[in-house]
Amino acid sequence: MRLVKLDLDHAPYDILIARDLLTQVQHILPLLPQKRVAIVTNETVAPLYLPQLQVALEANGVQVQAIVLPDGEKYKTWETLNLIFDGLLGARAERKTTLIALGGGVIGDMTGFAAAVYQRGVPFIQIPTTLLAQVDSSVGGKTAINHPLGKNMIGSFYQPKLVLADLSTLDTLPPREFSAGLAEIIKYGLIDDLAFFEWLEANIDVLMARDTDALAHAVEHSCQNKARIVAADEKEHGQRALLNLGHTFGHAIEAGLGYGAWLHGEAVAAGMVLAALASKELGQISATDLERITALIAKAGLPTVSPALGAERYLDLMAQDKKVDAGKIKFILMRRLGESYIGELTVPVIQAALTAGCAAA
Ligand SMILES: NC(=O)c1ccc[n+]([C@@H]2O[C@H](COP(=O)([O-])OP(=O)(O)OC[C@H]3O[C@@H](n4cnc5c(N)ncnc54)[C@H](O)[C@@H]3O)[C@@H](O)[C@H]2O)c1
Ligand SMILES: O=C(O)C(=O)C[C@@H](O)[C@H](O)[C@H](O)COP(=O)(O)O
Ligand SMILES: [Zn+2]
Repeated sequence: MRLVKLDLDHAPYDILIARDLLTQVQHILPLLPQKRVAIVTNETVAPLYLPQLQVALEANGVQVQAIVLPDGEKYKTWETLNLIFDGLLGARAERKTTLIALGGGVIGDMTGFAAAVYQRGVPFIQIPTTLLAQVDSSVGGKTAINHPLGKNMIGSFYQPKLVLADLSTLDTLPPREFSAGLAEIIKYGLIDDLAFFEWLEANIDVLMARDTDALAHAVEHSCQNKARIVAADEKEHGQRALLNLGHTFGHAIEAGLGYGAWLHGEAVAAGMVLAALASKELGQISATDLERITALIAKAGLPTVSPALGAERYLDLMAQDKKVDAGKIKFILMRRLGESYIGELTVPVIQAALTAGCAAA
């Protein structure tokens, strides 16, 4: 088993990574303040993984309530969040009841938000079952729901007590969802880890074949990078915003097309290409660097061309970004391959990147 620690002063926690972790409830039991949990999952994941977890917990005397939500980014809403509260209140869940998020990033983000506000805060545990959730969303405590006007606009920072990343759950993940997870993995290389980017270039084929060792390394290394950045800036006062590479454009794509049309990872992938194009426009990365970034993203089965929403619509959607400060949109840009920074772009540079990076209208 691989162990990554998130060293937050007020709430350190472990990220455990291995195959067949789901039923190893000995990692969960000592963290429960009361032998009672509510597992929040969805209609796709429940038949695959809920019974094993539930049986293992109940065999250890834990009272288990399951809350099964509809599946999809379009359900990451206030209404669905309320279904969690309906379930918890209906079963008289208490302050010491632990919420367990069993699923991808949508379930993790919504369960974390529910845990942050139910009775003003109850413990929660992340059991991520998508690659994207294992390498990114289950770690770091960002929780949220979407608003029609903007992605993840309503939420809180609220840390889990534990992350259990069972690599065997990835066996059932559809290829498109697997690729979506690779987008966030590639992101870590581009933020500040050229060696990891180069490792990904060399290993993308074995990763796509879901080789166990390569996958375990990619998940562990991604979690180490994310844990390092989050530990230094939990509430995103500064450098944590680097984890938003590709997201300023990407969130505009998700909201602009309607949540769920493109997967989050797909939008981030195309958004990273737009960020690279803007960085090249500024003379900071070369045509060869741009080609390497685009080639890796394409080999990971991800889109490199963004949808033609029109520059005005992109600008309008990006004006809602959470990084906007005094009306100015902040972007994560590339100083060179494997080194990113938080900066601003002029409208002509944004337009040039969109012209080069979007499909013809
Ligand atoms: N909090 C954060 O730091 C953070 C980071 C990155 C992304 N996110 C959020 O995460 C969400 C995207 O997460 P995602 O990519 O996991 O999408 P998702 O949660 O929608 O899961 C993708 C699909 O895979 C299914 N699924 C889950 N596990 C499965 C399995 N093991 N086998 C088969 N199917 C399975 C789901 O039911 C869903 O249909 C977005 O809402 C994004 O904003 C949050
Ligand atoms: O953890 C972070 O910080 C991230 O930015 C990770 C992103 O991959 C994730 O999609 C996050 O939800 C985006 O953050 P947001 O604050 O722009 O919603
Ligand atoms: Zn993301």
